[in-house]
Amino acid sequence: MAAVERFPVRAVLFDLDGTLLDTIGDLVEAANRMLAELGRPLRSPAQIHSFVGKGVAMLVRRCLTEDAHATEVEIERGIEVFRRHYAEINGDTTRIYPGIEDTLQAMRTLGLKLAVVTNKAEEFTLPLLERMGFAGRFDAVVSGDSVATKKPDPAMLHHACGLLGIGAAQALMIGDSANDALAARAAGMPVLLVDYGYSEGMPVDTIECDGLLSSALEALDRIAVA
Ligand SMILES: O=C(O)COP(=O)(O)O
Ligand SMILES: [Mg+2]
Repeated sequence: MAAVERFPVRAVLFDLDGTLLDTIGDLVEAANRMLAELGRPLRSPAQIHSFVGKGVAMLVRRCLTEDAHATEVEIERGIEVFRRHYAEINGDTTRIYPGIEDTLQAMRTLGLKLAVVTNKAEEFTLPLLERMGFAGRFDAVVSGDSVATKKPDPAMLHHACGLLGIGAAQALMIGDSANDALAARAAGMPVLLVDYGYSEGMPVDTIECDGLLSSALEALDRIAVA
C-alpha cells in the first residue's frame, strides 16, 4: 500500500459547524421558530441540515424558498427573526464532536497554530466559542462576515493565514463540505473532510479533497510539522 502523504504545515484551519461542533439541533430549532413566527410550515431536521453551509442569510433563504415562494422583503424579515431566535438558543444543544479536544491539544503540543474559519456570522461564532470553552484556544477566528466573501471563495482562508503570519501553502484546512474543499483548493492548501458533518445534501465522498476523516484525530497522521 502506498504511504499516506503527510502535509508539511505550520497551521491548521478548522471549519466550525459540522467539523468542530455539532450545532444542527440549535440551527433546526431557530429555523423552525422563524418559520412558525412567519406563519410558514415547519421543515424537517433533515431538510434544514441540507440547507446549512453558506451562512445565516442563505439558510433562511433556503428555508423560505425551497419548494415555496417568498419575496425579498419576507426573506429580510426572516433573517431578522432567525437572528433573534438563534441568539437566544445558540449553544443550548451544541456538542463538541468526539476527538476534537484531544486533536486540538495534540496540535498545540506539536507547535501548530490553530484557527477557526466559519461561514457562521461573528455575532453567533464568538459567543458560541466562549460557551463551548473554546475562547482562547485559537490563534485566529474568521467568521462569515469578517471579510467580503464567504467560503467557497478563498478570501477567508487568506485572511486567517494573514492573521497567523503564514502563507496559504503552509496551512491545512479541515472541513465538512464542498465550501471548505473549494476554498482550500482555490487558496492552494491541502484539505481533509470529516465524514460526520453537514455537506449541503452532497455525499461527502463525492467532494474532491485530500482525504476523509472519521475523527479529527486521524488528521494527526497526515501532518508533518514544517
Ligand atoms: O454557518 C454556516 O452555514 C456554516 O458554517 P461553517 O462554515 O462553520 O460550516
Ligand atoms: Mg461546516
